[in-house]
Amino acid sequence: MAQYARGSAVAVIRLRNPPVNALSRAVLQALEDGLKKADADPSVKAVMICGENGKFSAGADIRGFSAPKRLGGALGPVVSLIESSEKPVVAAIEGVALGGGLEVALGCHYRIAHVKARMGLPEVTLGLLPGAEGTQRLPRLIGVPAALDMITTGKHIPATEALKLGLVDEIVEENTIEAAIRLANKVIGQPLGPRRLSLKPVPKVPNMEAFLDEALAKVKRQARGCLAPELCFQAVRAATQSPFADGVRRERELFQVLLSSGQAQALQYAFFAERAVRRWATPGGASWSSAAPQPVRRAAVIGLGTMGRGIVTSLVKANIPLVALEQDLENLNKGRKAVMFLLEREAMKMEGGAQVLDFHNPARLQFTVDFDLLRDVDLVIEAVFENMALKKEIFHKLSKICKPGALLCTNTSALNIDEIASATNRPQQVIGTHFFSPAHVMRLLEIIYGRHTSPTAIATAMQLATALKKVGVVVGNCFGFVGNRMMFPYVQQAVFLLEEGSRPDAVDQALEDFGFKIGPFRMSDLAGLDVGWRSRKDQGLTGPSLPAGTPARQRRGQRYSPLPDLLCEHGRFGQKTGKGWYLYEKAGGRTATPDPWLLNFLSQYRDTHGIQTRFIDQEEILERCLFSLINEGFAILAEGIASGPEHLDVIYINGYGWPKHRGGPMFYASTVGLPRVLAKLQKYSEAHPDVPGLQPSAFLKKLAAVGNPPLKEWMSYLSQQSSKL
Ligand SMILES: CCCCCCCCCCCCC[C@H](O)CC(=O)SCCNC(=O)CCNC(=O)[C@H](O)C(C)(C)COP(=O)(O)OP(=O)(O)OC[C@H]1O[C@@H](n2cnc3c(N)ncnc32)[C@H](O)[C@@H]1OP(=O)(O)O
Repeated sequence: MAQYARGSAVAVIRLRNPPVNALSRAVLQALEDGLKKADADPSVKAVMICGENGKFSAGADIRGFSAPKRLGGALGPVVSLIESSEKPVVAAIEGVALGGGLEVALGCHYRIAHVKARMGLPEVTLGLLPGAEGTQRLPRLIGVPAALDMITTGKHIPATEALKLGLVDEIVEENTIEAAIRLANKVIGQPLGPRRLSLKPVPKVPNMEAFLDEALAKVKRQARGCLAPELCFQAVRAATQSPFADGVRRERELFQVLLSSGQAQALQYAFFAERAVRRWATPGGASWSSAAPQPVRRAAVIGLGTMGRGIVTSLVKANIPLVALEQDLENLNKGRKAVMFLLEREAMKMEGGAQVLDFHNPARLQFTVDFDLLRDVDLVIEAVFENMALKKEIFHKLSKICKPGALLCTNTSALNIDEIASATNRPQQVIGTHFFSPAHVMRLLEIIYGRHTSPTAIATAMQLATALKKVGVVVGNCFGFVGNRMMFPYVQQAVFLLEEGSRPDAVDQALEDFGFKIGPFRMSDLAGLDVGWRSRKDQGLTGPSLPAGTPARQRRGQRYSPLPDLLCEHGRFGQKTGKGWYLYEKAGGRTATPDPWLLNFLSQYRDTHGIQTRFIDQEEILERCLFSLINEGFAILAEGIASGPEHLDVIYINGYGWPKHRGGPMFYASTVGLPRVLAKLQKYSEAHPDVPGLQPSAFLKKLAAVGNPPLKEWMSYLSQQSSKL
């Protein structure tokens, strides 16, 4: 709703729709009614629009876009109505003015913002464009370059920047509403023509066409298959080429194209999925609604390798004082130097820099080799390398040294949390926190509860994720948890495809064309092939513990490809050695080129094992890699390792480079249609009966059999049939 009130000469219209004053049909109707009332009342000389509870508005109600009766074109005409008012209208922007919220403010004749307010047109991040005339008004107000930047990236800008750009007329540190009413009183009677943005010309840029061509090339480069940025660009370009009314018509056409695109649906699903996973629950009944987190006043990180360095940097950026511990002085000094380098770089990106982060202050960041300094910390994150014996030794030590309430976190990508917890006297306080590399950049934090982990421990880890500005996703304990467990069959298929006749660059290209930031072989070269090799040796799949006489391409009765092991035996660990699945310009180089040696090696390998080389098309590459990953996702859901498909999708978007405009693997499966995914898996599984990852999961079969229900209903079928799985 919007509340109308009349003070002296200034009528106040307050947008009201908690929690963010989203513009629903009801809000828009009330806004329109308020404007008409103010217009009709001769004692009203000016109007002020603000939002309830210190927030102007987060824009159109996103849920309305999928409702049968959409928000439609209702917002644009209301913005025009504001602008055409004969009485001055002032927007008082507090909190946020985003999307349609900012478009309402652009219709106003004056804008005044609180210094802490943020503004933006983030529609592009939802697969849309500003559809209430924002693409036409913003360039007229702040110029084409700044408007294009805001509209095609969707970034939120602080009030101080908005003032510099001319987006707002004034910023205030105190009461924005009072300041806006003062301004409204002051401008009564002044001519409104110059304040109506639709009447202004778009400011000229020298050589506009060349500028736009360059901007378009940049937008295309960054969009990676996502439609909205380019259509946002086209709408702004229309503002430079046509009168306002024609530009608005073009904006509406383009908005309609995006609204009905699958990408907008996927991106809006991703928006709500990210929020849904905050409401975590475990099969044991613990949940976000009843568990309270413990405060974390001081933390510790053990191990200053690649992961530890990123985690320390993340904690410092979150303003959490901490102790960073290494096993000896040599590693400590190496780690300290690397952390300082990262922190200096991060500080340069921030306003206030090193002073704000204060990382030279030992009270905030202390480096040590002395375990005793961990006595008082509230939370420890162990980030040593993936070795169960080592981790257990550390956790045993921690349970003796740390204070009773301290939370003990292990940064592991696959190891059993219960086994690690068994080395302590407080398994209820042990939890997995799987960071992704580089840990100070990647948004995902997979939070793994063990059999004994307490609800408080989960709530505290989730709170930590928020403090670190990460997306925490709570999952159960199994080998590889959710992310890596789904990744195993995907990578396995990629390698099998090489055995059968494909090439690393063909597989990578297919998956990068699908939208992945990086294909599996380039990724494996980047991460280092030796990491997986060590793990496979630990699992007895290769190396000296492999029983003599084991068939080369079979393990435990299943198909196995020794190709990655053979590459490691040839010293090909990826980028770090200058060769892996690709050839690099030097050890540590980053430019991958197909390697004739490898192609020859693959051909000899196929001859040795009597494999007939065949051409494998893009469709087969995509289906075998993606559907096997999705199939594992269904198995994970059936086992209760994750409480919904949204969890898997949020993990894949934020940790594994899954293209967000495809909504995550499970959402993607729902768009392909579960019967089709099932049929393809059945086909491939018949062709490769020794690959369990291709055998359709019982849950997928069930969902296909009951008629392919929408994703939000999937979990309800699980409770009805879990006993039969
Ligand atoms: C028939 C068709 C004809 C076509 C004709 C063409 C003309 C069509 C004209 C259409 C008009 C278009 C108008 C406009 O251009 C489009 C838009 O405005 S799209 C929306 C743009 N806004 C955003 O993207 C902002 C999204 N929100 C946020 O970024 C954040 O929520 C926040 C505002 C920064 C606040 O962040 P937090 O404090 O962290 O809080 P949460 O994120 O947890 O949010 C709290 C709660 O609110 C829900 N929510 C937030 N924003 C919206 C929203 N815009 N609509 C609905 N709900 C919203 C959020 O989901 C949380 O709830 P929960 O999910 O936890 O229940």
